Amino acid sequence: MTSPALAAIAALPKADLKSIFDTDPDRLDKLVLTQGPLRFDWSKTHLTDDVLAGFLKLAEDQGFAQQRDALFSGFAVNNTEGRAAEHPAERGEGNADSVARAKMLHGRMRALIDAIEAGALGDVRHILHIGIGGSALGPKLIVDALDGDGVRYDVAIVSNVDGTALERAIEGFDPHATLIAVASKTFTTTETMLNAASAINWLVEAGVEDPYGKVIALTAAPEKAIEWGVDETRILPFAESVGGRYSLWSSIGFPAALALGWDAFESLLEGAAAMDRHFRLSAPHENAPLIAAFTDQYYTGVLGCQTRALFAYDERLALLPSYLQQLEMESNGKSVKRDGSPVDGPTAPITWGGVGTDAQHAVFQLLHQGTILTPVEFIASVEPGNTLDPAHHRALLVNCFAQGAALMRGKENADDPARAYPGNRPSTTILMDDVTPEALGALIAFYEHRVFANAVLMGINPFDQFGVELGKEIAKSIEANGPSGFDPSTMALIGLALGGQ
Ligand SMILES: O=P(O)(O)OC[C@H]1O[C@H](O)[C@H](O)[C@@H](O)[C@@H]1O
Repeated sequence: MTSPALAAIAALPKADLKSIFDTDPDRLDKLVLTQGPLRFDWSKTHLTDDVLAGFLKLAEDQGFAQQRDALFSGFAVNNTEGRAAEHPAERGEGNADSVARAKMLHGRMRALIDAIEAGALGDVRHILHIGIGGSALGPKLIVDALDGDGVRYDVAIVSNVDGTALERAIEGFDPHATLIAVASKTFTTTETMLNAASAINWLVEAGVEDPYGKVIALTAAPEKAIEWGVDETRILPFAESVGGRYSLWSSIGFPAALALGWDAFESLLEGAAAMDRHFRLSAPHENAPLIAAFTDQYYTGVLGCQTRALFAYDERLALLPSYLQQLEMESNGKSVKRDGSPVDGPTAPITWGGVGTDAQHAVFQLLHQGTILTPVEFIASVEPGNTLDPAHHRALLVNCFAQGAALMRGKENADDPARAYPGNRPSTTILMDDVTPEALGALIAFYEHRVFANAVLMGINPFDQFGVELGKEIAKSIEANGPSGFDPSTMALIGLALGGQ
């Protein structure tokens, strides 16, 4: 069952992308939007004037403008948990008190970074950041994307509870010159606390004099960090109203700010703030996150596409797909609306992807000739991230643009169906001027607001994630009570792999 507004859009004539520029020659003017360092091109999607009008009406019916105001004003938009979602305040946008608090906490983070640089924590050459989910994916993406030449430290970001991850990360690290950042909003997450304890043991075994003195805690629960043994002067708090998967702008971004330098971190925040202002102040018909959400709703809600794919045609953005998987799937993978009633149709599609050109030689077959329609997003940068022969970057971009054209255009082959391409397959292209801190900040903030815009259009709350709890509860119960009371399959697995525990 689909909402009446989506049903009306579904009843509109469907465009054929193969001839869409003939029937609608002004598409490029209508469907390309440049916002700061980012250029969005939706002209190769099925958005037509009528489809857009339908979605603009849906946005109005759903109270888009009011809900957007509520987000920026610090209202408790996360209704199931009764709290605000104040990631924009970290960038200086939103409720004045929250902005002031975020600035003060950033000041504290900067002071600690200056102290570390001045040698207050001894010789520091390696940063071991321990966190999981939102406390790992953001910093990991930023450090990987921007580390270029400027990095002064080796950074390892460990999330998996599998000891192999930690063991590999510290191989080659000198325990006497390693700073440990324990990143956890709640400071209770089992994986993180176990990894943090093992990291401390590693320092103890190496004879480091004051192991806890090498720990920085990044958390919204400072009292828990104190209990665990971190001195208050080395705790960098952030606000409870900043969601885990929206937290890279807060002290969770510490390893990025330390490794890349404060100026780079500040530029990241400024780029995101510019996107906040664009999202908050632009009219719906020229609002990048909202238009992107229209394409998402068209493909998932109207055409029933179950996945969406994004390919970064830039090695610096290799981790973007996994970052966006959490942002999109954990936010909008829901079955009930804000009021608890069941949703009218599909919610978030499965986000997946990889890097171009590698993915072309691995998964693009399905995109071109498979039976499952998958909207594709290409992300590329005009400037290269390397100093090699410009032929590399040229080939990268040529491939990216060729794929979008091929998906749209297709190719007939009356003699041999196996060699025919149906075409009419949609893609969006996001072209960045360069992968700078500012552009990356804007890009990530664009995705955050797109997730929010999608949630508004579907009437769901994107800021809770109760779906991740049940598995954790069961794991805790197995740890506490042993293997009893489960189904035969689970009991057999526990018996075989854990024995008598
Ligand atoms: O930062 P923490 O409290 O350790 O939480 C880490 C992560 O675990 C949770 O299970 C959630 O799914 C994530 O949204 C969160 O980012």
